[in-house]
Amino acid sequence: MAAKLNYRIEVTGPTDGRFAEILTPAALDFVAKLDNTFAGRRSELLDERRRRRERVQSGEERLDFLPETHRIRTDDSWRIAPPAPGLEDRRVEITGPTDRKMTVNALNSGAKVWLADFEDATSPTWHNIVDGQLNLFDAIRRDIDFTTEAGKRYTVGDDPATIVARPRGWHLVEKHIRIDGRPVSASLVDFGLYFFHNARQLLARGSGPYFYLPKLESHLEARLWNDIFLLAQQELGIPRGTVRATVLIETITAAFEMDEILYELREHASGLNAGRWDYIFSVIKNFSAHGADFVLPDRAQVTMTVPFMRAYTELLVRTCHRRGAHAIGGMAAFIPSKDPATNELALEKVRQDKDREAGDGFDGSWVAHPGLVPVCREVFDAVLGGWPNQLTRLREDVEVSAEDLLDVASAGGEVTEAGVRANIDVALRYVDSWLRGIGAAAIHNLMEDAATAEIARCQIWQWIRNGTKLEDGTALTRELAVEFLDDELAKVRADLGASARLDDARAIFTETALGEKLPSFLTTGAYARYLTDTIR
Ligand SMILES: CC(=O)SCCNC(=O)CCNC(=O)[C@H](O)C(C)(C)COP(=O)(O)OP(=O)(O)OC[C@H]1O[C@@H](n2cnc3c(N)ncnc32)[C@H](O)[C@@H]1OP(=O)(O)O
Ligand SMILES: O=CC(=O)O
Ligand SMILES: [Mg+2]
Repeated sequence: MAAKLNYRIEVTGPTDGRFAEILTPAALDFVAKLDNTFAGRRSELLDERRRRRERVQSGEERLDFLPETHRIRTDDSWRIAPPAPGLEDRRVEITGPTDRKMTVNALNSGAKVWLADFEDATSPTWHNIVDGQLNLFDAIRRDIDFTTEAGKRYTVGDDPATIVARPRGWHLVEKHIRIDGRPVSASLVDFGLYFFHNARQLLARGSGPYFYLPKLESHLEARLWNDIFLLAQQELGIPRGTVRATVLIETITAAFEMDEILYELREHASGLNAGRWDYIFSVIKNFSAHGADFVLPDRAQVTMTVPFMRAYTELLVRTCHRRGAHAIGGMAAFIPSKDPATNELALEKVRQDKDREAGDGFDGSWVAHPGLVPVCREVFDAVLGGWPNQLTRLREDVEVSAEDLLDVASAGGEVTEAGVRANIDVALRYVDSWLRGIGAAAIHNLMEDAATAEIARCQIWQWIRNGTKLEDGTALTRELAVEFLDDELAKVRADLGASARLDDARAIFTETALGEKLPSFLTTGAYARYLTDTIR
């Protein structure tokens, strides 16, 4: 570790009990060093995100493949690093929050990889963030077994999934850690603490420090991550090229820069993932005021087979395999149910989704629940045969133009009153859950998380903004949306009871779906206002 720099580190959240094992002076120093080196670039890139979105929203810029990186896209000679130990075969990946029980269950789920999530599936309370780090710390050291008060034993088995941690995105801060009075980037906190405590342990155990990188909007953000990896490896004396990162292509702007993102990270890259929910959110957000051709129908009708979504996923597979990178599929929202008929339908829906992905050349895919691991495995086993992946399927037949990626109208479909009400209902229920510290929730038999909630509130904003007509010809106005909101709120209140945080959920919904301007993220304002260190 380099000599201590001259900065003031304050931790304003609780540090008692075992939290002190994570928040050690050396670990905080490491985070502070990352922050000190990279905070300026992060904030410039966030400014550039904002400027670019304004240009796209106003029609001044039409998204396209970048002329200045043409050489990188057309140069056939470069490849990313070979797969690291534990990441050769990624046919089934389970995702989920990092609480203790879910950690053990995910490791034992039979999936090849566990995406240990500090992003979409985690409500970033101080407790969740530090406790999550602690659970990962223990899991990596195989010291996480426990027994519940009811006597149920949780113990990690012999063939646990490879851990790939997903830090929070660049847009978020961790306000419980301040350096020279400023809250630190949440990405650097999650990455830094995990890397500092675990990188050497993971290497000693034949694995490595592996990451999923969420919500990137450009290759320059990938370059920033690469520089962070270089510094982190150097600081801990770990060989350059040890880190592996899988980047989520989940913004419309990143879809135009897949090659460039892999190129920036090439020493540390291991693949791209088709993060469909944030991708849909990003499409709505960027084109929210672009008129009827960019208005998406009811969420349930925006499937992965509508042409503009298919174009994005096929381009992802083609780009990855040309560069030796794994292409990982996304999350079907259907989850197992105790009702046999609903369960059968959910399994069938997931099977169809994984069938499409495996057929298109993906090397593996995501599931949200241990009960879905077998179906995903079966589908990929059938396609992969004895191989660990299908990197050799180059998909040279795929040709995707900027027009294909931007052909939002190809989704077709309609906006219905039921669809509007469903978005309001899900947004209220999800935000209530998030405010109570639960970042992924089963709502009406679907997995909902931060990304799907963003879609719900953004669609309402877009439909109002465009005066979108419902099935009976009525235009959705703000007044009508408020009427539906009052109605749905009453129903949700009757269902969830008095302990729910529905007044706060209503306030957040009103601000992020019904305001004059469309806020970039639901979570940033809600975090600053509501997720204080008192929430455990
Ligand atoms: C857009 C995106 O980014 S997708 C990725 C982010 N989203 C996610 O990761 C969602 C992950 N999934 C989940 O959080 C959960 O599956 C939910 C909230 C959707 C449903 O959870 P529950 O209602 O608890 O499901 P259910 O009651 O059927 O769980 C049964 C068991 O499976 C476990 N389980 C369920 N999902 C998971 C998971 N993803 N990882 C590990 N264990 C899990 C539960 O802990 C429970 O364990 P137990 O029997 O020991 O008590
Ligand atoms: O992170 C995944 C997504 O779909 O969003
Ligand atoms: Mg996402």
